[in-house]
Amino acid sequence: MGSRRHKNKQGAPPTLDEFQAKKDKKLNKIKQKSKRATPIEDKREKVSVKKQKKNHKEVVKTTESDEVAGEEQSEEELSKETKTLFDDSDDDEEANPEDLKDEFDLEQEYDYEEDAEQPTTAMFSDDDDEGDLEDLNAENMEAFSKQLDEEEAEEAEEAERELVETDIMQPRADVLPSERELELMADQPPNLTAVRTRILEIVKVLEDFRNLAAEGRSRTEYVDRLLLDICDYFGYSPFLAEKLFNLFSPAEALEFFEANEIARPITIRTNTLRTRRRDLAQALVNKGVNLQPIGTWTKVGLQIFDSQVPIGATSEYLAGQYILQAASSFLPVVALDPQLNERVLDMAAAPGGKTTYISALMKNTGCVFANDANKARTKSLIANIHRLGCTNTIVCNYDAREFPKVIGGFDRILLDAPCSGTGVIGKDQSVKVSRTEKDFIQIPHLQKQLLLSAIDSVDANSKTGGFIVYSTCSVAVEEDEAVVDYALRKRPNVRLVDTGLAIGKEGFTSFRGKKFHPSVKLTRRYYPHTYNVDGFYVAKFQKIAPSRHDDNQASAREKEAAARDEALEEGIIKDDFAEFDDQEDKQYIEKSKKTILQKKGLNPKGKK
Ligand SMILES: C[S@@+](CC[C@H](N)C(=O)[O-])C[C@H]1O[C@@H](n2cnc3c(N)ncnc32)[C@H](O)[C@@H]1O
Repeated sequence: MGSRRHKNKQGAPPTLDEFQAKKDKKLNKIKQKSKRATPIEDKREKVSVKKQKKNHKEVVKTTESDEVAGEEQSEEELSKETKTLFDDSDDDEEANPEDLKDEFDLEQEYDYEEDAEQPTTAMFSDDDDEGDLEDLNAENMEAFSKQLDEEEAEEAEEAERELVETDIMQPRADVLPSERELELMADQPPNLTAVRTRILEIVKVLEDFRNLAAEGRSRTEYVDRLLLDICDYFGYSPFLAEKLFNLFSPAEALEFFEANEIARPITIRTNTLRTRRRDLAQALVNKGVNLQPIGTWTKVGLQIFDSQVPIGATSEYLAGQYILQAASSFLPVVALDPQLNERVLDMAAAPGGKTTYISALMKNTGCVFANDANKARTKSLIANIHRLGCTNTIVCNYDAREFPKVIGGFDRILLDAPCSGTGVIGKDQSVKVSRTEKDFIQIPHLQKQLLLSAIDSVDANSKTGGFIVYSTCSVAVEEDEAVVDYALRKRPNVRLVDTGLAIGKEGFTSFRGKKFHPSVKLTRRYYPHTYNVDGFYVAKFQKIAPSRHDDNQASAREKEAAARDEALEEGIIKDDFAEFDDQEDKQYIEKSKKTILQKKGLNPKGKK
């Protein structure tokens, strides 16, 4: 657990010395390789290290993106990078170099001697590594690093090949418990250490079933045991364990379950209506806060490592200079990309993390409607809007399915939908057991209705926009791709467009036999084990023509009829649902009118 915690922290970019030491170590390893035959245990270790590396590749890519960038870039690119790392906006005035002379002065950390004489091309030969090291400089570093990585990969592959060959020749022990063992296990509380070992072993078998499975055992037997062990070890309900397991390969599923055991790092978003990130960072550092930029994909996010002051009660916090916000929460707003002077609707806005970001990106121009169906939650929404100084915002309290009847014609709409929360288990462990099959029917149903309503509320003729962003903090396909695919089928006047997000995995275009529209690939998935952010999903639509169902296009009756047809089609209501009999209704209406007048002491017959 400790090592994973460490992995979840973003490290500072390496100094040249650190970088070189790392490369020296790699080089020595390669040299030693030719001098000794690799014993089998050693190979096992290498193979598992290689596998771990492969599994964590994405984490390394993102959580250490600055490091990798630092390693792989030329000196010139590096200095550019360090200059832009804390750039809060494209049109920021030039920073005074003195302002940056703190621990965020990455230029200082990367500061190394120039050697303009060095050739820029790769200059390595297999037989003279020492000489190569001496000649290491910023220009050839990338090629050198690449060569070493290739050699290391080759070495690990060779070790794996040999290991597989050896395993094939040796009889394999069955990692699944025997019937006798199962009987014994049934009477005792689970031995978690043994369960964990078995989880790792089963995953290994499933990853290379042909070579590692015991004779006569089926894949299903291994999967079933693994799911039981996951429930015992991590505390999931069998239903949810299976649902989440099915999203990944067995090894990646394990990574996901493990990542859910820890909360994501604390992150804050700079409120650019009040300050700049570099000023905020400086102020917080002066108070004993240890922080770093979240990553190159955001110019406003800061990750907090530790702090001597409560982050939710500093004077900067009270002055609205930042908001505590999960990094994944920035993504839908970045995808929405609101423009100055637009009319934007945040359909499910409380407590306002995204609303206030939208407002900041619009520099308090135009108008942001911040709606939430839950009146109690609008209190925190209003409080955040005030604290962060958003003056272009109107708060409303409707069931968002009523839009666009309430108001339509928006340039952009964000639907950060209510969801099952399977992406935020690290934060809310109760999700592991509280979610049932019913949730994955009812919640997607609401999400579909909300999304259609969002589509119908956007102005297809908007000069600057016409976009809808749909997001959830769930990784369940029913709440993500399936909802998006439904909307594409029901509203042919929208299409999916690129989210514009620099990170994220492609949405599924098929899942367990279900095929989705090929463009669903444009949507983006986020997982705690790959990007060290909460599990999240983002899709961006563009409305290319008015909907048949837009309020200004169809009368209320037509709309109701269309909604009814849809509900019938989806099996939400039955065809034999009672029709209204207007004649019969008339009698009751008249009777009720009479009663009301009598109660008021008036004569019903005397009133026309
Ligand atoms: C995921 S949260 C929104 C978080 C918010 N966007 C933020 O960034 O702070 C989902 C919200 O949807 C609201 N909600 C649920 N059903 C709704 C509906 N039918 N119409 C509008 N809002 C709804 C909930 O009250 C909840 O505040």
